Amino acid sequence: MASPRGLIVGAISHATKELDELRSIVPIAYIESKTRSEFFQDCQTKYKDVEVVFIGISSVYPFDKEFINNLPPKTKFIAFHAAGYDGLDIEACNARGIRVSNTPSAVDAATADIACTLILSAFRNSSQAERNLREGRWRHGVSLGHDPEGKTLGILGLGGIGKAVAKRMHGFDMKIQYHNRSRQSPEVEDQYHATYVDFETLLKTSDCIYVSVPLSKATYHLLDSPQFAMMKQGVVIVNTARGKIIHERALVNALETGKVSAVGLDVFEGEPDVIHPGLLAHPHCTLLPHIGTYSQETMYKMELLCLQNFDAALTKDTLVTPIPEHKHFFQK
Ligand SMILES: O=CC(=O)O
Repeated sequence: MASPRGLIVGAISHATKELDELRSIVPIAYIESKTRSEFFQDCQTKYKDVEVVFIGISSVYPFDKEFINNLPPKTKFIAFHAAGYDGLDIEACNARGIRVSNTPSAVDAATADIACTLILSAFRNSSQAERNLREGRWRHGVSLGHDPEGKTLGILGLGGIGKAVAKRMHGFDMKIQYHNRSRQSPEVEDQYHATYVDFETLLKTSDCIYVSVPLSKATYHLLDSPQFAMMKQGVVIVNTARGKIIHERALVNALETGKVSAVGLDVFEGEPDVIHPGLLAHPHCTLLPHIGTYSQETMYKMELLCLQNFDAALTKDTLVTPIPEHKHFFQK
């Protein structure tokens, strides 16, 4: 094979036909390096002509400054296989002039489905009830749940996923309110039956708070003890975004005092290795191992979008879905 111009760090296992098509036009290599240090060496030798790198789940993790600085010298683009790119050092990319794409809209429906699963499970105690049944105790000791119908769902972050959750939970007769840094247009608010409120009002008046903001310096520990103190007694907390947006110890305290009555979490501060024992022990926690996008169809959609970015980068020197910080590079 000619010297590769594209490199897959991770695996493409769903959009394989599309990858083969692209590989028939442009030489693209799969990472073969066994260790991170071997990868760094390979970047200067067999991958030295690589311009575009696909990054998915890989053992050469973390994608920090050291990783970015060791990418092949000609690297101009990264196609990142996730919507949230807090795991990639964007400052280091900026310093090297590398432009990045992510997979925003592809994840919306699947992540919203998991969010709604968690909202319903948290309200109705279905996780506790299932554990009971498996342990041979039928309904004995399972607390009565609550109906979501008529309750207020406060969505923190009405982006693609937040909107998909609003649409679904409106169908369950929940009242939808939201807070965003910038307010959505009246048309969007009408379409999603969503009322805009300020952050404090959302905390004080929601029966369920659903977290759907990206992790950044501004959103790290956005929900901590002072915010829990403002919430309604018995509030339900659901998070499918990133664990570090919620101060987990403060959440466990709030659960233990009854301020928070139930939680539904797909993400954790110390994932995948450390799940707070207070969450594991509490009967009213529905806990999932970060499966928001973990479906056949959505994995395919995400890989396809990565390959579309890959193609655009290699053949047109542009990206289809650049991250918000890099959009201005591609606006004519
Ligand atoms: O967490 C999943 C993603 O960011 O795509």
